[in-house]
Amino acid sequence: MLRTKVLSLVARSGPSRLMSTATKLTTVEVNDKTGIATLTMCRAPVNGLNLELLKDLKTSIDEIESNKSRGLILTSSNATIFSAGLDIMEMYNPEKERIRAFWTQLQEVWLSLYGSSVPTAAAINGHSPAGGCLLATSCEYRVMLPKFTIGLNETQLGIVAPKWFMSSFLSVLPQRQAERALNQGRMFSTEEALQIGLIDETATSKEEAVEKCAAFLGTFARVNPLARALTKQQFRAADLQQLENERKDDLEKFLFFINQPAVQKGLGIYLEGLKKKAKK
Ligand SMILES: CCCCCCCCCC/C=C\CC(=O)SCCNC(=O)CCNC(=O)[C@H](O)C(C)(C)COP(=O)(O)OP(=O)(O)OC[C@H]1O[C@@H](n2cnc3c(N)ncnc32)[C@H](O)[C@@H]1OP(=O)(O)O
Repeated sequence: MLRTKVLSLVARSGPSRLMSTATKLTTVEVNDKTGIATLTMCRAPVNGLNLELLKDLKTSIDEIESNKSRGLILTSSNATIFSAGLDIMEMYNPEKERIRAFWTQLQEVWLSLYGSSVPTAAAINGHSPAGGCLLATSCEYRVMLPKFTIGLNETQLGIVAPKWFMSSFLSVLPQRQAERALNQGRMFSTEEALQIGLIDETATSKEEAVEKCAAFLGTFARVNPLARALTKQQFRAADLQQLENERKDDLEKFLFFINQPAVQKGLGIYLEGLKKKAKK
């Protein structure tokens, strides 16, 4: 695939520039006035995080980081789904080399988003289960539209959220609530998420959500950027370092777990249920 790390200007609309690294599954639009970059996931039908979307996410995050944007807003081009989480097809009957690359890329995305020196916010304009919730909770602020759901539902699928998923969740929720929600595999409605503190605000449209995210990011306008970035880094350093130290181990654990016949069987049943539901 043709991909260059050099930032290129491919279109202009209003005060925003659409930047691209020739990726297809994400777009990055920078508001010329505010310097805030909006990173949009656009993999049909549900923004399932497969290897390619993860690669594009990583490229876009790096691009925003190196372009010294004033902030990053993560959102989706889908009107009802922020991200359906990991693409289960990547984990079901996996191909040996591809699943290694897939998990390694997910680690990369988390390290860059959770550890980003740029302030981050998520405009959650749709459902956000599992990996979708991981992305949202890796950001510093969340604004969500009503009538959607968010949460780490892994136990409902018979899988286990790794430690670093928990780190993001725990950076938002108190331990007692995080532990209970994870054990239950609980999905929260927008209203419940607001009440528990899993999201910070609600909005009635995607535009309003993006505006509220931009307003949050604007609160850093008068703060020294280096002091802010180093402060954020100190809060997150232990979590980031833990995964850095255990990356190989984490990959091997994932591969061992996912290849268990019982886990494969469970994923197969879950997928079948999703497909049946989609046909109705
Ligand atoms: C000790 C430590 C060991 C460590 C071990 C680690 C183990 C692994 C950890 C993995 C961590 C994270 C896991 C995940 O992220 S798993 C994914 C979880 N996601 C979900 O459960 C969401 C499932 N999807 C839905 O609930 C709904 O689709 C939706 C997102 C609410 C959207 O609903 P909708 O009605 O608008 O769309 P729907 O008709 O359901 O779907 C359209 C098509 O998309 C397919 N699809 C949906 N979600 C996924 C998915 N996550 N992966 C792949 N495919 C998905 C669905 O099947 C439909 O397909 P089709 O049109 O029938 O072909």
